[in-house]
Amino acid sequence: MPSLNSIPRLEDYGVSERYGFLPRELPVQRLKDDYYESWEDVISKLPDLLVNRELRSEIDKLPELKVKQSLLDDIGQLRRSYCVLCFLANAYVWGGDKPAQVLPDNIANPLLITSDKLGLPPLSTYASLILWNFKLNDGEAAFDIISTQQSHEINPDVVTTINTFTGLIDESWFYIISMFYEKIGGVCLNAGLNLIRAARDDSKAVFIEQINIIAEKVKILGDLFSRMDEKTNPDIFYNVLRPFLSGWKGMENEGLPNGVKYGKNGKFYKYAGGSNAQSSLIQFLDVLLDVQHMPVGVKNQPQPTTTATTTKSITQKDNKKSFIYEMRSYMPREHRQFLDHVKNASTIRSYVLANEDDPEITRAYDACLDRLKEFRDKHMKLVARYIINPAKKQKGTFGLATKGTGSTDFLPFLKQCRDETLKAEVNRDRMNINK
Ligand code: HEM
Ligand SMILES: N[C@@H](CC(=O)c1ccccc1NC=O)C(=O)O
Repeated sequence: MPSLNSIPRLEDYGVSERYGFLPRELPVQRLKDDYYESWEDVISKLPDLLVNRELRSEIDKLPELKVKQSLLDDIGQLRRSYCVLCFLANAYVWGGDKPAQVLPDNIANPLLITSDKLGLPPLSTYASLILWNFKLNDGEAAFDIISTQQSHEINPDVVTTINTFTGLIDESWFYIISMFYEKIGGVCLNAGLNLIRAARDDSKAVFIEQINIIAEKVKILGDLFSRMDEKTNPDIFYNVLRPFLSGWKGMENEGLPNGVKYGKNGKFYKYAGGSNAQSSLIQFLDVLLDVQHMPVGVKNQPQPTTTATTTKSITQKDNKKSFIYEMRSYMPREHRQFLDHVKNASTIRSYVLANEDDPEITRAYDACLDRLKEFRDKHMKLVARYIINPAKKQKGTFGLATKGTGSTDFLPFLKQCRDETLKAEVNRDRMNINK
């Protein structure tokens, strides 16, 4: 275990500048051991089975397969089996007139084993839907160009998804756009570590150069939201796809009062559904720049304005109760550990505060936070377009209108996330804008 005060090395956590939090080796598209053929058969027919309402009976017929040691020992195969079982689990629960309260043993048991090994919860997550669910059409070279492009230049045709619930381009596109965030953001990982190093070495020029690189990428990420519209129709997203992305936490009024039972004689669990809040990239930026997220309704303490941190213990305790923090347990274990390490290693905010009389440093830091705040503003517009508007048309049905798939009451939550980003700015703080 590396010392948490050292600067983390990307390769220790399975992440890279080239791919960010996407895997360095491309995702496995089909389990190679024929023993698992029946799983792959069902998932290859998933959209049809769901439309014809045959999915549950098909899954009920599956044999109960063992999780072989060979599966646990091969990370690519292990991730693929997790992805397959997650698709089957969400499809089983949400693929009928009423949600199923019990997952059959033949998927519950292997899912519990594989998810545990990966440090992930046993249902569809950002990892199973986005990080480990893509294939490249033209090889890695075409894919690499993306890191150097502006958002309008990016050609998403270089990527396809491996699996979907619906078989619709609207769904693939939704996942592909997200995975581009991860690809573009990869550059931020290296720049972020350089930034930590620059703060420690007190090298102003490198600090400003690296924080500007991050700010520029965050701007590109903000602009990328507008491309969702090209192939993902808001009504299709809301009415056809989104129900499958839901989890089983906060679903008491949707027919899952106790969550979902894993196996005939298993236990009930409540887990939140898939959400981009589970993306390690955006949380990495928050941790790096020291944006503090509180539970909804809890007002942020003013950020410490000196390097002495008497308020830190209070805010850290509250931080850990926030939804954003909770979502870390929905990330692959290595990525969660990486964020912990970055949190311990980063002295970026202290460096900026120690240089509060240097406008070049404070402005560069605040400008980066401005980009992140604008990113969150643009995201909220997308939420209005893809959830609030279609929900208005459907009033009264399904009751999910104001709940995110992650089970948050999302409007106050997202507004608070955005406001907390601004609160980290040092010049605002000094001008008492936040108080
Ligand atoms: C149609 C597309 C999208 C919709 C409807 C949507 C909706 C939501 C909702 C409702 C939440 C609140 C948490 C929850 O309960 O799930 C959320 C959180 C979040 N979403 Fe999205 N989202 C979309 C696309 C994206 C994309 C492409 C990104 C790219 C990074 C993204 C990034 C985030 C982040 C980082 C959070 C956590 C809150 C924050 O850090 O500000 N979302 N999203
Ligand atoms: N939280 C969103 C869903 C969402 O953002 C999401 C869910 C699963 C996988 C990725 C997601 N974000 C994607 O772009 C919603 O409530 O509709």
